[in-house]
Amino acid sequence: MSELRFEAVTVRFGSGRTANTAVDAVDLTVRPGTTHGLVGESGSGKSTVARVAVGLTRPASGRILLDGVDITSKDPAAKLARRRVQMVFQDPLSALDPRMSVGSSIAEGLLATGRRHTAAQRTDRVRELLDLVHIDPQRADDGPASFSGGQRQRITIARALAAEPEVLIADEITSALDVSVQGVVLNLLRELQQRLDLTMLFISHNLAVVRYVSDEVTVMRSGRVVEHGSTEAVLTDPSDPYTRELLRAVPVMGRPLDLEDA
Ligand SMILES: Nc1ncnc2c1ncn2[C@@H]1O[C@H](COP(=O)(O)OP(=O)(O)OP(=O)(O)O)[C@@H](O)[C@H]1O
Repeated sequence: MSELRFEAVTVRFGSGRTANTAVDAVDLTVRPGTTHGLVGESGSGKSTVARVAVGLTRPASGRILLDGVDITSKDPAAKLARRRVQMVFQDPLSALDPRMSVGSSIAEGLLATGRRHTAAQRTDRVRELLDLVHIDPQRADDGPASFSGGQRQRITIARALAAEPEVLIADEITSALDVSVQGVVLNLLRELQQRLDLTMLFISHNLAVVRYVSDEVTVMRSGRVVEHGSTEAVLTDPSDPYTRELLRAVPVMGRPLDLEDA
């Protein structure tokens, strides 16, 4: 199991007068085999934290360590280590190429393992991955349009898992889904984490959802960490006024969310 650690990570967009510090000296540790929830209002810097971890954005300063290897460095070892961190995005429809079968999309994820696969090995692995996310492997040749939103999100999870990640970053992955299928995706994540010993950074503005999946929670505001602790401590007895404000805005947080049967 792997640890993902952000050390004083700062990300800026633009320069001069228009410069915007989206992430400001953020420290955050996702402990091995746990789920760490990242919450905060829109624009607080959550997605930027995710994007910098997978190399989609470069930090102005700071380090991101995967088991001690700085994955933001330009070193070849860092590039290899970065493949072990995979991300799933909010909108499964735009994440999947409509012209490709879902099997081919998942097979693309295999490239990140750096290993060569024969056509037969690829087919077998794609079937295995579809099965892992509870999609009928016989449907590997179907296009994304023939699946429901929840199924499509499970397919993007399968594609991320094809890369054999140690760390999975989920950025608002249930936000575009009907409430009725959000629970299915969240339960799948919990199941996969245990089966595959994954370390997870789970980003959501939905505090009820975060509470359901996370062991620890970090709260961000205007690019900074304002609070961190165990999920129960942060979401039932927050010490920061901003966290209290966030909780007030989401009344459902008074009660634990029951998604077991969703
Ligand atoms: N590519 C970019 N270019 C310029 N500014 C950006 C870029 N990406 C993000 N920002 C800015 O960085 C700040 C943090 O944005 P970010 O998307 O990380 O926040 P967020 O908490 O994930 O918000 P949301 O919940 O709405 O996705 C915002 O001020 C945003 O406008």
